[in-house]
Amino acid sequence: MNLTGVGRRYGRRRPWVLRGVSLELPPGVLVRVEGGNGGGKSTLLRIVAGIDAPTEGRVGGRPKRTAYVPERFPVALPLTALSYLTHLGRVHGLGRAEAVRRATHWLERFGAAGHARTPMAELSKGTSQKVAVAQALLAGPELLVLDEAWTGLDAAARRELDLAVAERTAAGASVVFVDHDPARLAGVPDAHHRLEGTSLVPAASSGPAGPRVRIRAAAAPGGVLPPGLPGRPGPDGVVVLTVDAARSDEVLRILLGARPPWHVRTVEELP
Ligand SMILES: Nc1ncnc2c1ncn2[C@@H]1O[C@H](COP(=O)(O)OP(=O)(O)OP(=O)(O)O)[C@@H](O)[C@H]1O
Repeated sequence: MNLTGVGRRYGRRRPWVLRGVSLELPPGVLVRVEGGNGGGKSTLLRIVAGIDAPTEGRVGGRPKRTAYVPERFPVALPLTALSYLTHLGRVHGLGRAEAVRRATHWLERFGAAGHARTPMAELSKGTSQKVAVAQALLAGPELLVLDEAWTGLDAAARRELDLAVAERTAAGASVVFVDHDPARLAGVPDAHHRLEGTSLVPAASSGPAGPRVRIRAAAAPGGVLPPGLPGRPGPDGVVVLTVDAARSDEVLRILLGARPPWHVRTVEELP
């Protein structure tokens, strides 16, 4: 999807928050957006997610399955965590049994299965954030927009969200995120942008390039390379992937978790 010449102001006499913002979000790409406090990051993410419309400019090609984790998640809902997630799954077009299965799966992955039957209004801030993230991942979105989604999660859930992001991009989804921690997913994003004034400009990626890892893997018969991985198998079915070391565990899990799984032949840290 793409934004072209997007501007947003909250009222005709109010100042522009965004102006002339253009952004490309190709499939399988992870994009980080940075900016100062009140710089318009949430405004931009709401427009990308389709929760808000631009005052001027165009948004094109937004995929049908779009999911958004807002900075502040509404918790005062008269539903349990599981019934809320199941309801959302139904809204996304899933059958009831499948919606329950996926809701349970994501609650388990984020370590919140024990709260499946807790009313949303009684959830702790951290557990409510796990539900916020679960609702976004539930339907396998083709566009995932994360506004400070890691905030409030415990360390295990933060790792699980890192992995879920890698899985989504590997499945061909576009993922856009804002996070106050400059180390979040360090080395993983394909693009960094920074809001300066009302403009979106390319940002230098955080810090110098880190170590790289070369992974050689061979396809099982009938195996295809999961989408989003940076390589193409040769005629012998072997693929060589050079990735940031910070991303190598995720790439290995994606290769080993593919159906059929890939055979990892060598993993080598590059000088
Ligand atoms: N619904 C709204 N109505 C009026 N003004 C708004 C609205 N949402 C945001 N703003 C204003 O737009 C500007 C940008 O806000 P926004 O929340 O997008 O920035 P941000 O970079 O996400 O901020 P933070 O770092 O504090 O999360 C701010 O001046 C804010 O007050």
